[in-house]
Amino acid sequence: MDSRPLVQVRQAVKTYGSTRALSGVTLDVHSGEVVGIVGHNGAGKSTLMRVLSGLEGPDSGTIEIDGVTTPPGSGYPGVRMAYQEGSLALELTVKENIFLSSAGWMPRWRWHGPAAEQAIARLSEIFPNHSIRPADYVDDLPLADRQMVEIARATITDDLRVLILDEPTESLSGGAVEHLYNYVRKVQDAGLAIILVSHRLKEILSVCDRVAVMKDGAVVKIYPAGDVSEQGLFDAMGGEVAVEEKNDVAEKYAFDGSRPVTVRIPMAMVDGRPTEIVACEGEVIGLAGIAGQGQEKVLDRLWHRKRGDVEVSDKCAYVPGDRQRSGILPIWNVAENLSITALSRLAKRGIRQIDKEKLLVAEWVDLLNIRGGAEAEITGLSGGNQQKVIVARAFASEADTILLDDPFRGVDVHTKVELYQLIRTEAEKGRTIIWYSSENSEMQHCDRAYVLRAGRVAGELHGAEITDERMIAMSFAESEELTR
Ligand SMILES: Nc1ncnc2c1ncn2[C@@H]1O[C@H](COP(=O)(O)OP(=O)(O)OP(=O)(O)O)[C@@H](O)[C@H]1O
Repeated sequence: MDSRPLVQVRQAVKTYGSTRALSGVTLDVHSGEVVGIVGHNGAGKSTLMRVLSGLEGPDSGTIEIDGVTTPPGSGYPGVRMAYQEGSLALELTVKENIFLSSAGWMPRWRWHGPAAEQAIARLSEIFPNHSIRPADYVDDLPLADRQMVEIARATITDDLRVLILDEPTESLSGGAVEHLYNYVRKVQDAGLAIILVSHRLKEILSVCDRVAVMKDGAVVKIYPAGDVSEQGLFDAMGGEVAVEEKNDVAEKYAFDGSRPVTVRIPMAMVDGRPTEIVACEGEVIGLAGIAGQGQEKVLDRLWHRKRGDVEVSDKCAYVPGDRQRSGILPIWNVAENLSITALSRLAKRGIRQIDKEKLLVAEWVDLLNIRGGAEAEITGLSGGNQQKVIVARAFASEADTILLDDPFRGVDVHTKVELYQLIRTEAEKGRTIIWYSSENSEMQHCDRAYVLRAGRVAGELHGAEITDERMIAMSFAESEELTR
């Protein structure tokens, strides 16, 4: 490792209005090193990354990257970032996006061919199993594919020295995560400095050389990855809740099947037998399996009810994981975003009850620790805090069925534990929860889980049976129909 750090941050401060997003960060990153950044939602991680990429300058303090202290307009030379919220133009194709971010060195004429070649070469290098085509419109791609393009785009440049990955795996499936980290190790060996921001502490500990813990806008601890455990990181972030034991919840609440059916979705035949997904009042049902096997289509059928072939209550609420496209209402503040679904329930003879609305918002802001508060502009919130508002909006409604489409992307570990408990409490009140998660381990909080494969039901697991091993085994089941 070089003795002189490639990246040197000293006492960096950044404020937005009255919010002190960075309150004096000091950090070094060396060439050939992977440094992890962890911390609660709103701790300042993305702000630090934006400052490091030169997208925004600090109010005070210094940043030096590869000897450069004042970046030119395009940011620090050699520093590229894959953004948490995605930076791709949705209405353009994959190759057009690649061209736009490589305009400095890509030919200005006849660039379609080179841009397409670069896109495919890099996507295939990082994610060998991808099925993305250069002419695909980004808006038509599933979230996981968009994330892959975002990552590939960041690495396509001729002078990469520092690669910043801001929550890169939140929407990737297990296989793609593994491929990404293989690529990270490869470029690390080639001498790049990599900064990895993630809430997935296991991934951080397995990939990084050192881990920096951020709290309230500062780096409060830095550990060699081999010297700290998940619990240690959790504690350093300022944790109050212990990491939950696997299967704890599912075993405690094993379902007896005596309650009324509230949701029924006919599914395709498997081995000559009709199959369906059924949920009862008070049940938490998981839609498991490898990402992209039809789980989101099931939620879409329940939410839009276009074909009239599903049974589900009209009082349905939906929590999207893709908050940029279908989640936040950007011109409204937190309170308005949160209470919109509850207005009619809280109104009295058609007249809004402002006090009740305020109380409801205050309760949710407090319960989920939404940093920024009720009056903040939603777009000024950190990614994880925006996601909490969308979750709160669904649970604050009067819906009796809640559809969760990978809802906790970017939410920090402590809040996730609170949310798992919330789901359980709401189910006990009689709500039905249908939950898709790209994180297999989350399915262990369900009463039952249907494992989907190629749009079909490959199997059903109950309570303590919902383990990683069983879900993976079912995902690769050798049923003739499923392997076709
Ligand atoms: N453009 C902005 N305008 C106003 N406030 C902002 C802006 N960007 C960030 N903030 C505030 O700065 C603080 C730090 O936000 P940041 O996005 O850096 O957190 P984070 O650690 O990345 O969180 P997450 O884990 O949720 O992504 C938050 O309180 C956030 O509301």
